[in-house]
Amino acid sequence: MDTRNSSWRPRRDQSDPSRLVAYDVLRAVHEDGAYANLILPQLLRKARLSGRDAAFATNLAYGTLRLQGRWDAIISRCTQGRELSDIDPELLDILRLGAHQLLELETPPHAALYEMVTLTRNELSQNRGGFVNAVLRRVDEKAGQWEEILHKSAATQAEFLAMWHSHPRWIVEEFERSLEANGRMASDVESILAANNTPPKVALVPRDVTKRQLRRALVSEGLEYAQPALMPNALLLESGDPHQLRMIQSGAAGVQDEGSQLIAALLAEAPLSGSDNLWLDMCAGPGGKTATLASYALERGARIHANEPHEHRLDLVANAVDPFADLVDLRLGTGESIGEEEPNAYDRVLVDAPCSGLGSLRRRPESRWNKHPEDILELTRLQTQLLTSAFKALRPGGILLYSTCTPALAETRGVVQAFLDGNPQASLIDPAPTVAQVALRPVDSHQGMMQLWPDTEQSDAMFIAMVSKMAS
Ligand SMILES: C[S@@+](CC[C@H](N)C(=O)[O-])C[C@H]1O[C@@H](n2cnc3c(N)ncnc32)[C@H](O)[C@@H]1O
Repeated sequence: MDTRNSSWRPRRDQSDPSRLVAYDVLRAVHEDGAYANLILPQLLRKARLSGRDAAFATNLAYGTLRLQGRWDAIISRCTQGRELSDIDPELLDILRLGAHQLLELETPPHAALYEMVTLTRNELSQNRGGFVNAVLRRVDEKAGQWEEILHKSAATQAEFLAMWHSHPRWIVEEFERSLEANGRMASDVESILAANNTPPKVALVPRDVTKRQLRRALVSEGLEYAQPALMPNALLLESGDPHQLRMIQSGAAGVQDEGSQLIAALLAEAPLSGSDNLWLDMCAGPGGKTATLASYALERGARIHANEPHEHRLDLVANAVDPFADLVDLRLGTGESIGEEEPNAYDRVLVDAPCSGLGSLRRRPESRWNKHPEDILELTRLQTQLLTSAFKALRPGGILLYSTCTPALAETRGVVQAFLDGNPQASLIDPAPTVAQVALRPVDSHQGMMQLWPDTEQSDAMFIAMVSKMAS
């Protein structure tokens, strides 16, 4: 919906182009359900912004979306009793942008207020500038005190953390439960929430090239890199667009979180006796793990069957595994039927199950606001069916790895424990010894399963359980 008043033309100052782009991103996300990371580059191009202006627009848009919960808690205390739900959504977005500049980017107050009032007058209407000015003045008056104010006003620590670190309350509680069940303290949740508010560095993985070749390509493009936290072959990009590298375009190297790199390495390197020539990737789209697995399969002389039910995602898998096309067979279909169709067929099986994605909130600034607790129950049904089918497809003595990009207990330990209870042929294999061999440092498992976290492993919060099949 275009909320601009078409009959009105600004008689005074122009809106700052970077702030206008950030505003348009927020509007597209909130009004049309757009993904910020897809819409932002289009809007930057349209506004012909680059360099520092583009960086400012990006920071402002992503940062405001990430900290939206904090800004809403603060703004609601500055509206003199007016509920946020009674404020027009486009006006609320301008207030959020203003709060982010005042309290996070440390923009001088006169500049932040002037720019937001100008934006309001130009994009909405002349007379709403006064409201924006009054609310943002009150926000600024208590700059430096808001953390304490919110802390005092919250009934529980979880309520405060949800506001201050800007997460839906139910997600904070999911993380707390998961931390405890994984042998950590519930109070560690604060560092997880803070990590979710810190954009991760882009991790690269060499697949059909060596790490040295990848490093040279980065240097020759003038891209700076840092050393990895978890996987010895990874490189972390400090800044810049990795897709400008020919190696990335061709699939010889890829963009992949270190946790995902670890999962592929774990499945490929877990000790196995007997045959080792046929691997299954049951939920392959868009193909990141398939491609990294393929680099191991190439050394081992193994083939991979990559399954995906959605055609457009299977196309992405085809693209991702292009350098390994000779050893990857693509299969369009649901995972639930593979166990019946191909019992005892595979030496190694990966079930990287569809999940709520609560483990990768740091990647997409708006995603935490679009998740719903009721989705989890439905997902656990599918996850259980996929794990059961995958286990049928595994040969006796083979190894299955079940992973999710969420720490939610129902989708992780809950699914795996219920499966183990109902399948006496399945035995849990602790991933920790193999992780100690393939990763740069050991990662603790708890009761035979492993949960990665963004604060300790600097990876997405991926869950890993490995199961082997005993001969019946
Ligand atoms: C978490 S993603 C997998 C990510 C992928 N392994 C990677 O690293 O790029 C889960 C995938 O499972 C697929 N999926 C959804 N329902 C499925 C089903 N019934 N059987 C198999 N895969 C399914 C989704 O389309 C999605 O591509």
